[in-house]
Amino acid sequence: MSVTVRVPAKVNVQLAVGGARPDGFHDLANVFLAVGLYDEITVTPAEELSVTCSGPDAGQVPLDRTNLAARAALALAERHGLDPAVHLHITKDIPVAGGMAGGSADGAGALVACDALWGTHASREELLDICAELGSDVPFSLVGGAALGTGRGEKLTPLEVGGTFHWVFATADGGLSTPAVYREFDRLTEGVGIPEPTASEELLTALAKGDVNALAATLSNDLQPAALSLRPSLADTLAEGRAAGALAGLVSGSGPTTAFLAADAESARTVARALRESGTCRTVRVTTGPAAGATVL
Ligand SMILES: C[C@](O)(CO)[C@H](O)COP(=O)(O)OP(=O)(O)OC[C@H]1O[C@@H](n2ccc(N)nc2=O)[C@H](O)[C@@H]1O
Ligand SMILES: Nc1ncnc2c1ncn2[C@@H]1O[C@H](COP(=O)(O)OP(=O)(O)OP(=O)(O)O)[C@@H](O)[C@H]1O
Repeated sequence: MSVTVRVPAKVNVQLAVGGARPDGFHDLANVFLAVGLYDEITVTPAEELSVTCSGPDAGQVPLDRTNLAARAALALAERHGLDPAVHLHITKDIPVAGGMAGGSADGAGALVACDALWGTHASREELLDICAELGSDVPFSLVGGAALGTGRGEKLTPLEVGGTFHWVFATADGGLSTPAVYREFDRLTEGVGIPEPTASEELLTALAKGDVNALAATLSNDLQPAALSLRPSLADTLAEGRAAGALAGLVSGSGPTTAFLAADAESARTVARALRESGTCRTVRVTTGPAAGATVL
């Protein structure tokens, strides 16, 4: 018997970052939108805990106990006094170290899959607690849709979305380390007063109305200057996507994936073609959001 769970990637439509906290994290106003690129996690009873991964980026995924899927299985087993003897297989389609919460998706997916396999019937609250222990983005991977994340991003308030948005994602060669991007944010903002991070009312209204033009006008990412500082070539990708008719382009989370919001499906295809031909990125994906959170298949 095995259980497979499908989990979406995310883009941050707003990422407002506050000053560094004493614990090293940053307070955020993080408006997450789940998008239709998915990893699948299959859990099967086995002699001992093991992880395998398939997909184009599989070689970059750790297969030891640092893998977020393995850490999720261990955390649930420990809380319920169970033996975490399972095989976890990750079918990876979300870019690795791309700022789209791929590892977080695998953590949330493994948790839901193990809960179903073991019949632990953990409450939603317990699952969200374990997710928050695993990482700041992991609770959102579980819930999907759209949500405002406060604290370090783990305290979620679901958001209404009044339509479907068309997105183009351009991946870059090599990843960016999330801690390194936050450190660069600290360096670039040293000596500058950083306001309390707050969600933009205009952006929340645009999401609720499904108004793509208003959303494009309000997209923002405070980590973008840091990601561009560490990877200046991303500016070329952003320029190409905008020139091809994207309503807006920004770095996704900590990068280096860039995200482009298009007026409709046809415009998204045009932007994708131009990005592919530009030679400024590695791969190009077209998809929509919002997408459902972790789902047992
Ligand atoms: C950039 C985002 O993807 C936007 O959604 C997230 O803020 C990152 O979330 P994540 O990858 O789940 O991050 P975690 O695994 O919790 O933390 C990794 C590292 O990122 C930095 N970090 C993360 C979240 C946060 N609010 N402040 C931080 O400074 C810290 O250096 C931390 O040690
Ligand atoms: N299941 C996993 N899949 C991918 N990376 C993992 C996984 N578990 C642990 N990692 C480690 O986490 C690092 C970041 O990978 P991930 O794909 O989660 O980045 P990301 O999408 O930039 O994350 P985020 O958007 O949450 O900051 C990888 O370089 C890898 O070492």
